[in-house]
Amino acid sequence: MKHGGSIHKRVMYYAQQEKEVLYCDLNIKDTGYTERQAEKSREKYGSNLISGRASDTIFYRLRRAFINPFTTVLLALAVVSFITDMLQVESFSRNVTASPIIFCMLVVSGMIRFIQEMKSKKVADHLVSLLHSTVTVLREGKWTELSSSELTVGDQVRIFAGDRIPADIRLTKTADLFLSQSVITGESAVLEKTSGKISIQDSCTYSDYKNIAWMGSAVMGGSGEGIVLAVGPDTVYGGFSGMISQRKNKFDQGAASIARVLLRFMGVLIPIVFVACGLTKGNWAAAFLFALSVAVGLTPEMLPMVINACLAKGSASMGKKQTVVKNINAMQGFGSMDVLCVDKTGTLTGDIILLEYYMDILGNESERVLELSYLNSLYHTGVRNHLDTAVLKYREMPGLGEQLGRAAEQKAKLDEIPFDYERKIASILVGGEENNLLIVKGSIEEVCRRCRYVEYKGEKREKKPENSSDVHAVVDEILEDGMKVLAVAYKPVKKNNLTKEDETDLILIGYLAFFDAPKKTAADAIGKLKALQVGIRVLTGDQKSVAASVCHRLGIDTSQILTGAELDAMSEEKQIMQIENTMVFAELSPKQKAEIVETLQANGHTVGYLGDGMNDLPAMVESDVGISVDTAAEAVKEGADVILLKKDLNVLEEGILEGRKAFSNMTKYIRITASSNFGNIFSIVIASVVLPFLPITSVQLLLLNLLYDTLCLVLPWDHVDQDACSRPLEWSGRTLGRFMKFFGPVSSFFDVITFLFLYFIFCPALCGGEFAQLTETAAQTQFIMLFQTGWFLESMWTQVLILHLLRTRRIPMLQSRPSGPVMFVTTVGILFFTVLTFTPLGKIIGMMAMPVSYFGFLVGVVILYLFVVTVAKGIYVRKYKELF
Ligand SMILES: Nc1ncnc2c1ncn2[C@@H]1O[C@H](COP(=O)(O)OP(=O)(O)OP(=O)(O)O)[C@@H](O)[C@H]1O
Ligand SMILES: [Mg+2]
Repeated sequence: MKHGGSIHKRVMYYAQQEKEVLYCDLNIKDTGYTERQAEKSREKYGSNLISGRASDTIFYRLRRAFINPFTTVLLALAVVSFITDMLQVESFSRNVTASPIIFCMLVVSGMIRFIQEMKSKKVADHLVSLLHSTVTVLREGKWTELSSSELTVGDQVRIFAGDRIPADIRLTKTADLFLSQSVITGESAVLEKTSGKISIQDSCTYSDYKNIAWMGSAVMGGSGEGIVLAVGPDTVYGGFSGMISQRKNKFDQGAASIARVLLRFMGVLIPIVFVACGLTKGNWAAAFLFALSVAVGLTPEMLPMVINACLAKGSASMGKKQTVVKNINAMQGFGSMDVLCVDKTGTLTGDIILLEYYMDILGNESERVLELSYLNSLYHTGVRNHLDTAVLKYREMPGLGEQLGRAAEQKAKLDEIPFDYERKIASILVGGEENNLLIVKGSIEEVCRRCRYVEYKGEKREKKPENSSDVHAVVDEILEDGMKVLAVAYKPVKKNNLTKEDETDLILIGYLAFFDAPKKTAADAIGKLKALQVGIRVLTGDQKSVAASVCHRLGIDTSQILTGAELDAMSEEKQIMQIENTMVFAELSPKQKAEIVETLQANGHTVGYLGDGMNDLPAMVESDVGISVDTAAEAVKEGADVILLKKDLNVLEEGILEGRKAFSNMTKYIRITASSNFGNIFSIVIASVVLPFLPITSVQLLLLNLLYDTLCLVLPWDHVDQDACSRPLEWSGRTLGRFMKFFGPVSSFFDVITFLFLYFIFCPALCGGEFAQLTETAAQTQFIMLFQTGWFLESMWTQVLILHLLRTRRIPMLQSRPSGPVMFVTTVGILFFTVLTFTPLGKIIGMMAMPVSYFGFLVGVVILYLFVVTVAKGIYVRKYKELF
């Protein structure tokens, strides 16, 4: 059982009152609320939204774009430089424009972030708008369909089988209303709800609230009406859902842990930079600002945004391929999913099921069996399913149709216990001349277990255990052909209503056999998924022999098939082993489906679950990526993370590829940034310890950071090599560390070469001597500016280059081209910042035009760098068999 949600006081109070009190207190008329009343109530009790969407306002996004560590440090720099400019009038001419420039950087970086965020939001909103659940509400005297988010306390709503309860509701009218509260209690049992008042003790569980329908519950059968008592976060479900979404946030957690690693790393090194600069340069204020800039420059502050953009981009491309991603955090699961659990009907077999045979217990065609099944299906108010639809199709048959119609006229419905996946049977009570008739249809085993007699040619006989093998002989043959078989039984009763105790001592009368053919495309799709290294597991509630037949024909390994009962009989250790090695599971209850998913996860798999039935819901919620289809019941769609517009494994294959692309771009960003930061901070520590001046000014550092961040923002739009998508992508900090330690020092090595060259050869040559020997301030200033510009250029060039080098396993440009936007931003970035050093603007931030000879050196360094990193990459890939 999950904890966290608490029952609202209002719900508790009105559960114990007659409904008239409720009508009176909330001023509800027979015509329901007026729009004005609803508006007022919404102001008073809030909206029916759960995800705490407050964080999604434009204002919030603006604030997040402009107020962050990066902009704060920039602002501090702007203020400090403005004050020093004012005070130090002699350097006024040189520095007066530094603060406006910093201010411009601030605006530019904020705008980039903001635009990016809005783009992601637009994509997410669009996708969510595709899937909006509606509710039937009484407003202004009319029953209307409204979006469930418009619901408010006091609204009168109607619910039907297959619906998901949209709020916490006090029921006022019920007709065989059965709910599954599995989303809240984790139990898959189905409960009947009523509309009378109840009395509550302290020990009451959610199930004891018989007249309350909890938000998020699924309507398994029947219908009802009720008054909304609590909406949005006030509901029990609202209290849970925060936790539910948190659970699916593995990637965010991973990303945060990486950020923490980097921050811890900086926490050690930044103080060293500060102290070293302070001691060697003597200016503690400048040292502090510099250390602060280093900290900001190296913080992976774009991390959340790049991740968001990657996910949004990925879900947008999936949207184009008939896959709607509802929960954007489930995208990571798509990238790393290595096991896909599927149900049978509709996924492996066709969407349309046909009733092929209706027969008595020895296999002869029997219209009486058809008639009883027809009544059962007709009066069944449970969630519509393929089997009932197939039975009802017979009313269109000439001749037979009229006969069935007459039977329905003569026998009216009295009561029912709808189908649920625990009992696996559906019971209907109809009126008759002498006796009322209980008609039961359902899984062979469950029906036969409840039968005491068999009927053959109108003759009732005691069912003997020794005869049961004969009975099965008839069915087994059909099952082996992959047909779905239901048993039909009946019993005359004298009552007018049903309880589960009535479902005993039944008379078995015959069977229904449905043709449920394997899909032609399924075998192909399974092959493709195999090629993508995603293992398929079939989890069905259907019979073992049917599952065996269908799976065998599709080329799924059926050498071992486990049934739910067999699993339950095993010890826990054995279960873990067996589940890992079995491809097909049959005769499962919804709970067992969820348990199998759980075990697979515990075995280290990232598990996807594709299903469309109410019985798939618990497993779907448990899995890393819950996938359903557009045609599934509302409650199931609500529980899924991803909705396929077509139930086809081929659609899923494309979705997985898109997911991996998005995932790959995210990993790329994290790895490259982490290793590049690692290298940079290393170089800066070395430089600030040994140099008598700062290796780079704060503003320059931040400018470099701005360029790199802008670059990273186009990464989500980068191409991904095909081989990078050929297997599930593992997300682990362990390999990140090794990546950082491998490539970071490589770039540090080239930084140090540049330092040495600038300090001992290049600058002395131009300034007329080594730094220590220079006495004039002007010459010293020139030396420093040359050095800083030199390093700025080298650092920028290599940082951009590393992006091109490490984004692919292959040779950049030649074997693997980046996408247009990446190419554009990198080229323009390099050009712009190189040209900047020649302009007056560059001068303002302490840079100067470098002589052409330096660019000669730079090109040499870059070529060498390119060569070394390529070799290093080769070694890395050979050693670890992967780059990302
Ligand atoms: N409408 C119904 N009336 C009576 N019995 C039913 C009905 N629907 C299903 N059953 C019984 O419940 C069993 C399990 O249902 P079902 O086959 O739909 O399970 P499932 O796990 O959804 O299967 P699949 O993997 O094919 O989707 C069936 O084999 C059948 O015996
Ligand atoms: Mg199903």
